[in-house]
Amino acid sequence: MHNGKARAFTNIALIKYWGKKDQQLILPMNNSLSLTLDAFYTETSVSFSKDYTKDTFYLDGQLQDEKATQKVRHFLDLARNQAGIFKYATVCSQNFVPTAAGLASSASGLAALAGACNNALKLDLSPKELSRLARKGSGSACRSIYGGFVEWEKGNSDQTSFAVPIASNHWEDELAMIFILINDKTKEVPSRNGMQRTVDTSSYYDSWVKSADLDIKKAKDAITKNDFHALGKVTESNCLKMHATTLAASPPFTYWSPGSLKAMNKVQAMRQAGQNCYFTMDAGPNVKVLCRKKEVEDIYHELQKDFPAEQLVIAYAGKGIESLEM
Ligand SMILES: O=C(O)C[C@@](O)(CF)CCOP(=O)(O)OP(=O)(O)O
Repeated sequence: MHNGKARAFTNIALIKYWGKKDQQLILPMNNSLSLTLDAFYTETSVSFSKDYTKDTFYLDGQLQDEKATQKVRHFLDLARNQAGIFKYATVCSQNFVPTAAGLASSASGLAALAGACNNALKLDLSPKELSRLARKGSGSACRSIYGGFVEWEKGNSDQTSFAVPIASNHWEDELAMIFILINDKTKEVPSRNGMQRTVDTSSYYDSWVKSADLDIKKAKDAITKNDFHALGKVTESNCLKMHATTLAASPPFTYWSPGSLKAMNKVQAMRQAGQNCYFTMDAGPNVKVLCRKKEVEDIYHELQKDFPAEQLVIAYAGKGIESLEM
């Protein structure tokens, strides 16, 4: 029996990963840049044993069906190949999110699984190699290996595509992110499907890739200068451009719901009224508000005029992956 356990925190992209150059290896079209947070994380344990007759996956104590186990099984195959073993495994993941609002991102889940397999199979991977392995489970997971600001270098092969921490002199500790949980969306297009449809059909896609490469430079420059407004501006602009690509896909789709628009308009109105806040969104209706830690209370209270407290979650910069005792 090989056992291992790890904890990994979710990360929110400020410059988005949105489209693969290689679907099998999960190589992205452009670099992305994220902030690892402290409020949401996944703890995953894995046991490989010759006595198991198939891979099983429990999420928050619930046995998952075939479909929900797909990404996990694919990842276990990668780990088994890397270790040269052929034993089935039992995976138990626990998502720690302040609310069950479907916030559990695949990023923290697959990163924690990568860490657990690294420990269980004694792969002894460096952070860079662990990031590469996590990437093949889910692209954004490769960024959760590190805390703080992280850049996923797109590279051009399995060997050259991995995340690296961005030197920031701990400026991330002065920032905060308030999640506005919007649950009025019916079935969403999963990020994997959404980005593939966009790559394949969106007439805006090529200009997205070009502008994302420029945005990465702007974001890294803002981090170097600790320039909050420059970081906020490029974050909000990059998010809007990413979501614009989905409207030009065929068939078109959007992750925005009425609640999302209400939240985005609120943040822009707050900024016009002099509050320092910017938003970003991912493959879902939730809106994330980037602000400074010293102003988070004021911004939280202003948001409370339009959104109930149970829909608001404050997060701060988080740490990289941690190994845990079984
Ligand atoms: O996180 C970001 O950069 C932006 C997104 O969250 C969406 F807005 C993409 C996440 O994609 P992911 O779930 O990693 O896809 P996979 O590689 O197909 O598993």
